[in-house]
Amino acid sequence: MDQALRDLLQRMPKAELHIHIEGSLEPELIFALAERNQVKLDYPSVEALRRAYAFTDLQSFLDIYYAGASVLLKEQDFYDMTWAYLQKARQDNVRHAEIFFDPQTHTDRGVPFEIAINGIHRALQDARAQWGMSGGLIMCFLRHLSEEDAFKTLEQAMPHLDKIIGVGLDSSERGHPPEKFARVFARCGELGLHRVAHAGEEGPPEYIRNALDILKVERIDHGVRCLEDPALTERLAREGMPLTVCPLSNIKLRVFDRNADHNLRALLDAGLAATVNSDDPAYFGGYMNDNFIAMFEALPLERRHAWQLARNSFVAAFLDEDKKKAFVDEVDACFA
Ligand code: HPA
Ligand SMILES: [Zn+2]
Repeated sequence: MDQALRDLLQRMPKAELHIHIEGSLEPELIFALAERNQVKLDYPSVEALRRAYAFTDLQSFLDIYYAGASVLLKEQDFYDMTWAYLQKARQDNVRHAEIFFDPQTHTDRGVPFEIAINGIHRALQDARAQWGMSGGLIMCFLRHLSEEDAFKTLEQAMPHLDKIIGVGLDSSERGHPPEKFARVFARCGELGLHRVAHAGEEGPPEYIRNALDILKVERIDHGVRCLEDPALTERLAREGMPLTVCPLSNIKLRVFDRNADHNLRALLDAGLAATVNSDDPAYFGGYMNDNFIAMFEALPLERRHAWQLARNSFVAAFLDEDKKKAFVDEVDACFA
């Protein structure tokens, strides 16, 4: 890739729409928080922990990811984690970030819902006040738990709905299809929350279809397996349904073997509204621009694709039309 394209990838304005904030917890911060909170870790050092990041599939990652989150106890811990992510995002010229968090990962350990949400929300407010970075919080339900548990989580969220723009569905995909959460997503729709779901990362195209038809989602998180089903691909393209693709995640979790095998270019060629995102950057080897650069180095992607991806990220964001247009104009100006 030439230097001009690399510079453009770095400096183009972009939105991040698929980042699990607990997945931004770097090993150094895990150790610092463990010490601050007197939490015992199963790993003797930062290096030993990093060495354990050799994943074979989604579940092998989730086991370590939930263990890493065990050091988060106080509101300040959630603030520090989020602030560290926002600083990285700012360096990558992320102008708007829609951040997932997993309340059940914390409430199930006895950490109150409000401790987690207030710490994360305060960091987002500070980024807005200090840098003009915009953002929002998307509360994810853990799909390996029951729909009843999801309803309990929604109940806890009720006093905080002003801090949440939407709900999502994450954790172990296979065996936990979207329809398991039909009723809780319907309720979230009545509450005026945006709806997204992980689908078609490890799960089959049918999960993507059911996320659309049953959960009424407005974006598909990952969705890369859609290409196995031409009729579904055609539908996603026709509806302009955004896919929040996470390239380095897909490589680390063995959805594709190598960067050069990723289907990002094929998704764009199929007319899909793909975006690039980091998923769990502390675990998968990179933040936003690392993901862009890895794909542009490995695949036949050009300047026009960078423009398309930056544009798609704002079009797919949960922003009002005026704000979207202002960001899209900024993207166009960057490529003029
Ligand atoms: O990539 C992911 N997939 C499903 N659940 C997750 N929770 C954090 N990251 C992920
Ligand atoms: Zn994800």
